[in-house]
Amino acid sequence: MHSKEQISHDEYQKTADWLMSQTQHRPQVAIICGSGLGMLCDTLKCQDSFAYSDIPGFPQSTVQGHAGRLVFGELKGKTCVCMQGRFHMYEGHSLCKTTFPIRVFKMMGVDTLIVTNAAGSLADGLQPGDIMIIKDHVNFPGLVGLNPLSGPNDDKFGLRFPAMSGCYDRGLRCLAMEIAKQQGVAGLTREGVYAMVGGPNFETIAEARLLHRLGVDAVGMSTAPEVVVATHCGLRVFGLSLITNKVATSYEDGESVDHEGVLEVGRLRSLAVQQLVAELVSRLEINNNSDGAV
Ligand SMILES: O=P(O)(O)O[C@@H]1C[C@H](O)[C@@H](CO)O1
Ligand code: HPA
Repeated sequence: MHSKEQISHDEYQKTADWLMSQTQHRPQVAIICGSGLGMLCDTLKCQDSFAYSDIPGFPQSTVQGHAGRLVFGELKGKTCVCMQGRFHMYEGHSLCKTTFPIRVFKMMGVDTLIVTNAAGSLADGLQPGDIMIIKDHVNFPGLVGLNPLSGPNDDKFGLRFPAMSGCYDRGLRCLAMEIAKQQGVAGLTREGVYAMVGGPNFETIAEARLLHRLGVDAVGMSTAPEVVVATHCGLRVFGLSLITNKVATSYEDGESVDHEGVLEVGRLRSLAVQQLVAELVSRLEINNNSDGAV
């Protein structure tokens, strides 16, 4: 089901053209809100917003805590487009569909993608409520061939064999750590490796132990396909995980996780995430050659 569907260049273009005909905003930055982090959109000024169901070609959000709205607006002097709700593989979307908005954003002239997610911690130094700046990822579905870039390559977007070794921009990671210090949240913020699993079930103890042994710091069910597609088409990427729970790695400790708890931590820590993202956006240097031509 997942890798067969292909989306043509024209289909991405039609959606980009439709959006550009409906809003005067020409976004430089795209932000994807993770579970419980939809309020990141609330900080945008002069908003134009669209329900996903009204946007030609857009998939629909089905997950609680993912409102299903695309919001355009100004944030600290930059024009942004914000996804209040993302698409996950476990919802039954093909990976092309889960990443559909990324190429649309590229065509609209976006230069930088900021991805956020909720994730479970496997690292001793990461507690619920902490912010993990994503240094790298392990794309488990991708390792077994579930990759949004599978199928014929669209050379207008990028190379057949794109490098992923620097997909989380080093300069932006350093800047985010500096901002965290200035905002007094350095103690709650550290870099780490995110792993994407398919979901929708949370991990078994044995799976959690495996991930821990492999050097994974936090685990979630999204993000990697978006980052792969963004990197393929030349977007600069910054990612962060809000740690919403500890992943149980012992049969004795009785840790358990549910989606409501994930959303609750999102609500509690939304302000800190919002402030970090807003300051990062304000200090971004945008490459003005990004005219959306692909
Ligand atoms: O969209 P994200 O990755 O933030 O959502 C996480 C993973 C699952 O979709 C959900 C589990 O609570 O939160
Ligand atoms: O523990 C988790 N596992 C997978 N995805 C998640 N999203 C939030 N927490 C988790």
